[in-house]
Amino acid sequence: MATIELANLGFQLPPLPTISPLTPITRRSHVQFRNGFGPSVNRRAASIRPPFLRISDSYEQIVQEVELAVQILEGSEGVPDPTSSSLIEGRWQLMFTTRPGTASPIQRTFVGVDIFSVFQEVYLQTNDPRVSNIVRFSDAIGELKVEAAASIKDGKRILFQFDKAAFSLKFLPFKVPYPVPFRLLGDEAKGWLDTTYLSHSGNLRISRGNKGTTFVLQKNNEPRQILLEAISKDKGVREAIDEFISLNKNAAKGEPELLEGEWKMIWSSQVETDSWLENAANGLMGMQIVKPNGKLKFLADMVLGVKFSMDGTFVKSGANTYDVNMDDGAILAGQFGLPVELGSKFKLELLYTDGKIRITRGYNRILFVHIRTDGSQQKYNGMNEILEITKELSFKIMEGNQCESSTVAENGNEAPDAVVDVKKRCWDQREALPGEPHCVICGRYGEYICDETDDDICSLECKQTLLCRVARSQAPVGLPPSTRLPTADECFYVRENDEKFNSQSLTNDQTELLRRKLKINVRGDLVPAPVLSFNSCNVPQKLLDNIEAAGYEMPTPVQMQAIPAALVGKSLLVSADTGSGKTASFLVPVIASCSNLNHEKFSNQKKPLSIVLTPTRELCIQVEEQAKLLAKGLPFKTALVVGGDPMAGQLHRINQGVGVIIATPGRLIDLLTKHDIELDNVSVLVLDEVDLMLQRGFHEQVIQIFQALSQPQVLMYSATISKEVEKMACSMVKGITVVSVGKPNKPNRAVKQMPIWVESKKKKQKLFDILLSKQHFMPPVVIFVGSRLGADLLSEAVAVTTGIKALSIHGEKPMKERREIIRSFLVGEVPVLVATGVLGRGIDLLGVRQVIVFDMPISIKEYVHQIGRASRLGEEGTAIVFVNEENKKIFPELVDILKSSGAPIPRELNSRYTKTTFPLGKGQKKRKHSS
Ligand SMILES: Nc1ncnc2c1ncn2[C@@H]1O[C@H](COP(=O)(O)OP(=O)(O)OP(=O)(O)O)[C@@H](O)[C@H]1O
Repeated sequence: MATIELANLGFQLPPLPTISPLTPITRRSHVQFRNGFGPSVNRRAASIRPPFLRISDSYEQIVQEVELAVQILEGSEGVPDPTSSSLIEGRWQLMFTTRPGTASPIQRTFVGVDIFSVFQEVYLQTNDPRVSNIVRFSDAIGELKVEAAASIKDGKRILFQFDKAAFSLKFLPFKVPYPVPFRLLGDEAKGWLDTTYLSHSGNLRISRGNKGTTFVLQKNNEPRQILLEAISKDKGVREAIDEFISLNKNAAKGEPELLEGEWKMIWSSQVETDSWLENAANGLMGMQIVKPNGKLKFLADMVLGVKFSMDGTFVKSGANTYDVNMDDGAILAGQFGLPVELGSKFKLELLYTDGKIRITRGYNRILFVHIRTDGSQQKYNGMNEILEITKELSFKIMEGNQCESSTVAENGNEAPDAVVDVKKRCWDQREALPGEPHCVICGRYGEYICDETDDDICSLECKQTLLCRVARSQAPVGLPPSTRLPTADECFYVRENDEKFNSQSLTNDQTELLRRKLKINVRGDLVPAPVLSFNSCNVPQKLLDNIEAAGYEMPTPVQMQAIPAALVGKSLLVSADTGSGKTASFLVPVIASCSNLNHEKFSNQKKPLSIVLTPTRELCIQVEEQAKLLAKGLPFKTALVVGGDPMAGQLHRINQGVGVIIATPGRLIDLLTKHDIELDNVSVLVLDEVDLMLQRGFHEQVIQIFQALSQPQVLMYSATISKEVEKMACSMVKGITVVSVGKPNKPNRAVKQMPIWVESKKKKQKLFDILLSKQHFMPPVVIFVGSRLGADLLSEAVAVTTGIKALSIHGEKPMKERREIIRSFLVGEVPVLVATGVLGRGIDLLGVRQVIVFDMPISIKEYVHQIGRASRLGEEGTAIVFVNEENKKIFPELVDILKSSGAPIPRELNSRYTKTTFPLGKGQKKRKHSS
């Protein structure tokens, strides 16, 4: 049984007699969050608490993260004089505490013990100001309260002296004094506590005590927390739901919508019935997956490896009601499915929803609480976590910068704090009504006028952004500012005149932590820190506007690191998952560079300034489209140089003067050898899909182009970069910086791989079965095959046998036809596209969530790229993969990849793979992947 000492916040009392808790205590991991929830709810709640308070990380990581967050919060603008604010009053719950050197009593005693919660009550605005520390054992037992008389020293310090302690035990009608000789303790009973941050919402407080301890405290009044706590205790849930809904009603805008994603049920008002299947069919267990186009899936684990699934549809029938019809049930075991005759029709009432929690009234008027488990949020599916981390950090840092920079900006005339009643954050402002002024930055109600610009703005936050933009637009376009922009809003990265990197806002530790969090690995000298917003990059304002217009709210991890590194002129070798935004991560620096060069020195010369090489025409077309979008309104053009289009037109465009040439190597060499094109101004060369570009077939052409340039900056990208490719890249370009995001050469985690063992002659029938299955066919679908003829034949067979419209695409078809095929596929006219490798790499097929690998490619790298078409920006997708004896050359790598992704491995593949790894005969090399 554990020994409990009386503990206090910021003040350590000598050891007191021990008490024995009535409930046995199991000491768990050394995690210091005390929030009164059980472990399972803690896990659930982790997804809704600030990311730096996640509890799944290791203890050291958590401590580091919290310390970083504490540092950031302390540097940001909290309530000015916390001790005089009414926001400090009330009962605070201790979430985290540290003490340098010896662990504090709280750490020693209460860490990891679920049944205790530690609180601090602060009541300063009374005749008898007091600060009390409370240890609550449980609702059933009661609490121990140690009280101190308090006085305020200044805006943040509280002086206190403990004077009484007592137990309030639930089973006794009176308080039991706890005998502490406070008088005799003298100075030991005194202490002080500084509040170094108090949030404007009055919900979060950081205090530091006289013994060097840091405390993170939270007011336990957040309705979401109250609801989760009620669910964890299964007590008062209905009341908590009612309160939660009524509190959120006022804040809700418009009609709630059933949001796409995976929703896990954490509470329902009805206990399950005896029938397992009935429970699952009525959504009383497991997950609900809300898909696009009104599709709904219930999924529940039955026993190990066996699942129950039920598919159906939902149709909106009222402001917040849906008609749900679940009619397609099956029991799934691996690749096998056993249909189940079940049906369930009901009205679903959506009582509350946001991106993380949902309350509904469903079948039989049962109340449900679901939480989102896929971490996806409409647009940024799968990237949610990263975005939350970075948003949170960037906002906190921004808040810190804001104080500092605004004061500088205004030359000490008027500190921002002097402006009373101005909303601080943009999202505190309401939407503008018709006819009302709009904020020029965010479009919300433009309640204030910015004195410096006379523009309408909604808040201090937007004012800051506005001033930053104005400062930038007044600087010569694209030229690096000679000093740090005084009004930089989120400027972590500012380019100095001498082009040396200088990261102002992030310390080395913070940079390292951020990289670790975002799984960014960097090798190279003086590599700039990642940026957390596009605004932090010193690129032309027009480019920033275009990025915003493209809907890129925040950079993806690869963009965060590669863009600043490329902007300081580093040559890069970058690997990151398929669909992770690599294209923009090279286009942004390319466009910034063209814009600068065009402005600075080459405005009168009609010579290209940069070249982007990609292996296929389709990819070139796509990259050029994106380049055009991002370079809109900037003073240079792009040229597409690919086979299949007339060369004369391409030459004409180049001769008119272009900033970026986007080309396939073959056609560019053709053009260069036949015509006189001066490449001496080309300062950036991009090799997209670099591993392929440095392979036989392309390698010579690429080197030829590279040698025609005068020491350009080289940016090389792929989702698959092997050691050999890295070696080649390093020998080609000296001093290259290597950046990798996530695990190199592995498939995107968001793609669920479903390998199926199918003999070659049965593949077609299997494909038709899938396409005809309501459950498995998820159009639009790309089917990858190994040959051009195969693509044509299979697309015809699909159309004839299944009646589903299908087209084929491959390198033999004319360019015009290829463009038209992709268009009709992307607009949804044709749900099935059978493709060769031309669509395997780089192509951004938005909306495609399913890929079928009909013919396994000969290299595992191509496989990684092909299945990557099923997911963009981490949105979930599936890849059904046909595999058989013919693919034995890649069995080891395939098994390796399937294993590391947690995908099932077909029995036949497993047994054959194992067979090949038994001790080998003389002269044969041992396989690397023996199991
Ligand atoms: N910061 C961002 N915010 C939102 N969307 C983005 C952002 N960056 C890129 N995108 C979008 O994400 C999608 C995938 O990006 P992209 O095609 O560049 O991925 P990729 O890493 O090059 O993939 P692949 O390896 O398959 O070529 C595109 O639709 C792109 O427009």
